Amino acid sequence: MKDARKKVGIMGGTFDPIHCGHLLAAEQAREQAGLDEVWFMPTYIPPHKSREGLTEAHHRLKMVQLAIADHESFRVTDIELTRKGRSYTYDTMVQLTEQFPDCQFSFIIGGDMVKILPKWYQFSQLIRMVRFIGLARPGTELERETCEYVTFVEMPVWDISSTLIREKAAAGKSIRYLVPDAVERYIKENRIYETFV
Ligand SMILES: Nc1ncnc2c1ncn2[C@@H]1O[C@H](COP(=O)(O)OP(=O)(O)OP(=O)(O)O)[C@@H](O)[C@H]1O
Ligand SMILES: O=C(O)c1ccc[n+]([C@@H]2O[C@H](COP(=O)([O-])O)[C@@H](O)[C@H]2O)c1
Repeated sequence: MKDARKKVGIMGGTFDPIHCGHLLAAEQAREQAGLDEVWFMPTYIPPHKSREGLTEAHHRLKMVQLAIADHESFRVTDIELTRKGRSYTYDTMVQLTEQFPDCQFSFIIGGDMVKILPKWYQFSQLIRMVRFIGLARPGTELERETCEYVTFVEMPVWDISSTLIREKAAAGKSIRYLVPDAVERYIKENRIYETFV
């Protein structure tokens, strides 16, 4: 029998700031994996990253809201920001599956992340609860064959990161087309990345 639940892909990230690579990835995952919606989910404290000077949560959330405003199937959830503490995906997925029984969740991750997935908190329970959608370079056959809990979708490689955006913004260089216009304006108006951290 066909599963009637809504297919939702969660795109988790620090989003400091959200950039066009995230949006491209989410859109490719949405289409290729046949998702009804993608929910962007900013982390409160990223589990495996220690970065001094993480931008305040309300700014990171606002930039995500601005970036996705014109996409009819993109949403944002502040579940991890509200919960606070370290944002372990397992804890979040337990909460989300309880709160939204009419949704079938998968979790979208960059291809580079697939290797370190087994190190994630409560990994064996997590993969029983949620499928992963891995963004792979076209032609990465090896990964496809070796990972039973990840469905790979192809994504044109775009070497852009939030670190690059922070670096450029702090140096007064252009970030146009690397982030959506509204995000660029927000960064300037609120003087968010004036020093590089
Ligand atoms: N250019 C990109 N193409 C595809 N996926 C990406 C890209 N940049 C980030 N991602 C993926 O988006 C998710 C969230 O990433 P995150 O918010 O940490 O951004 P980031 O650009 O990697 O940040 P930072 O440079 O601060 O480490 C991760 O799964 C990551 O692998
Ligand atoms: O739960 C974990 O152990 C875990 C370890 C590393 C990353 N994650 C999640 O993966 C998403 C992307 O992480 P990051 O560090 O690239 O921003 C984000 O939602 C994190 O909470 C989760």
